[in-house]
Amino acid sequence: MTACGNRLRRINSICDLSGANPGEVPRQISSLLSPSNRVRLYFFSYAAESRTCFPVDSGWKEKKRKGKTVPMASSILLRQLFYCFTHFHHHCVKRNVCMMTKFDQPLTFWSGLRYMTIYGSSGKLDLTDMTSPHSWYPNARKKKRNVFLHVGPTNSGKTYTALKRLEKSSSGVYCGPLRLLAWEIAQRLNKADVPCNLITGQERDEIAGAKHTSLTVEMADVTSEYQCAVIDEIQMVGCKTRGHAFTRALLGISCHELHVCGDPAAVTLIKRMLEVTGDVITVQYYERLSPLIPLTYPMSSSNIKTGDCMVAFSRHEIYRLKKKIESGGKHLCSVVYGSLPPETRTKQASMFNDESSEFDVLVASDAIGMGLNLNISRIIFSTLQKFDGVCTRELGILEIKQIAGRAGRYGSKFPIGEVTCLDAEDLPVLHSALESCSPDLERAGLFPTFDILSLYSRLHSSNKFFPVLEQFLEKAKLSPDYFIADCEQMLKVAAAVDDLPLAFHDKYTFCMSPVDMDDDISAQGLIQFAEKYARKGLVRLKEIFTPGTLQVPKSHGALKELESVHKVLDLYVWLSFRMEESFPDRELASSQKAICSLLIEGFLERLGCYRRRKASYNSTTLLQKKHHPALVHPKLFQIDEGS
Ligand SMILES: Nc1ncnc2c1ncn2[C@@H]1O[C@H](COP(=O)(O)OP(=O)(O)OP(=O)(O)O)[C@@H](O)[C@H]1O
Repeated sequence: MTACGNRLRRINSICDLSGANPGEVPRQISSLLSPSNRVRLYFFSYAAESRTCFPVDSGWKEKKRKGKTVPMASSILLRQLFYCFTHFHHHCVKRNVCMMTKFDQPLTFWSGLRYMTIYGSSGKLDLTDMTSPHSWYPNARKKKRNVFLHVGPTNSGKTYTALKRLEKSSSGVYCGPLRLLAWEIAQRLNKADVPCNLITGQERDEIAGAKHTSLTVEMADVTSEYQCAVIDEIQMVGCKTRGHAFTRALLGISCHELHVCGDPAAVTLIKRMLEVTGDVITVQYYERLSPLIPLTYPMSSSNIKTGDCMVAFSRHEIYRLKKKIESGGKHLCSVVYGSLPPETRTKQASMFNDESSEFDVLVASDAIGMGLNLNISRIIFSTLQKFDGVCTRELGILEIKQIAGRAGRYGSKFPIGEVTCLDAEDLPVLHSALESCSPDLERAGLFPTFDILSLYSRLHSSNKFFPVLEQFLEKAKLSPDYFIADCEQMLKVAAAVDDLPLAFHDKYTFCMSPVDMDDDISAQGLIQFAEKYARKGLVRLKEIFTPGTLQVPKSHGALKELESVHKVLDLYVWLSFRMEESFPDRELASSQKAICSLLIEGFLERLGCYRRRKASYNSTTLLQKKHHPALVHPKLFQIDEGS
């Protein structure tokens, strides 16, 4: 340990954590910590190769040598060596303990240990105190960030301006709410000769030499440094389920320039959230680039014309409207809704945008509100009510504006947008929503990190995720600017996996996975993955999906099943990025996912075409010959042995 040399003499003892499982680490050190036994913990990583050690808090430099990543200490890092954890009061400390681990140890568990250090210094540990989330991100707090809030209606050029800054920066990150947006931005930067990686829960596309990354907001890295960062659609900070990921990115990304784009409704809240950070905030307001005209008359499905988009909020309603419009014999409809695979949504959107395609009308859910480039002339709301999983409710002003704003895209074939409803009775509500300012967001989402929950579970001697999370949520203390994320889905997963012999960390991973537990097939898939993993530590895809074939669905029921199968495969891929060795069949799952998307597209194509012309299925016909429907319970579906 040459790098810290003599200074380590101050250390009373060293605890080597290099072989420890991250989930086990807190237990290893918890014996050191009690109000009377006040220790100061130093956190170091060592690189055996160069016999060098680094303070974990200050990070390290990496250098590529002969294709290998070699850690390098800089003099700055060495100077910082004993300045980590400055929140310690010297007079409190009785013993200095050095916590060592390997250079490549995941960083995630270190932050959890900080809570232990607070415990050591104050004699009190209240993990449920979440009143200062800005302090969870020491890297970002070391900086005085220049935060630019780009706010205005949809289609006002906010993202365009922020992306121009990102393109010009020496390093940067784009955080978006959807995979489709992350793909689009990565593509755009790469086309502009700015090498850009793509990272989402289910994809890692690393480009040689890239200093830029486009990602979905949940994947934001709060340990790296960037010159510039962009967070898009920031009004989602108020989303019940995903708001906490936006909060984390907003408070946690360490950068010189942070560009935040979204609706003006978020401005006051964001200013309050950032008040305590010392960041410098500049607000830039934007006007819509092209007009949006609310029509004074309703539309019927017989008056539909090319470029129209009919909006509905259930799958059933979307297909009913599609059928009705197509039965007039004048139009074919593309469809876009949330549970379609993202690839299929993109394909449907491109067919609609493509003037040479016969699919000239779109029937869509609010999934069009963000992320897809659509050439829409008129938005027609079939209803202004939506079932949100619990009850049917009126759409909010922000939701109406976001969806309506998709009509008339700047620079597109329809630069002037119009918006109306099917039902004349809905028109006053529509007009009033479009004329009103969106009400200010009051609170942002927040969710405890794994480290907090893990320590909480240890302090309560429980390995069960459900009671730990439930108790934590009950006791959590928040400032008035925050709310705790809706954990219903997580609790459902927890209830399903809690009795399995799994480490707390594994249960957490399954609970954080993007599974829809209200969908039977998806829930079944998750349970099977968790059971196999608990039993053998290895989950082969072929064990779960018996060899066989897939085929183009022949009914709406079969289509829904195939959408669910796609979700299960997507879940496998997601898990494979977090438990690589235990879920080794990522490639197979990805190729099966691609087949699912093609088969779904085949169904949609056939559904539209059969009235108009003899369908030409191209690639789908081929797939149809190779794959047959074979959804078997409890096996979810069958895959071709040779695939
Ligand atoms: N200055 C500009 N020059 C050329 N095209 C522009 C310019 N500003 C915006 N655009 C284009 O206008 C469209 C809308 O811009 P942008 O996506 O930035 O809007 P936005 O305000 O972020 O809207 P949304 O919330 O709907 O994403 C995009 O297609 C964008 O490329």
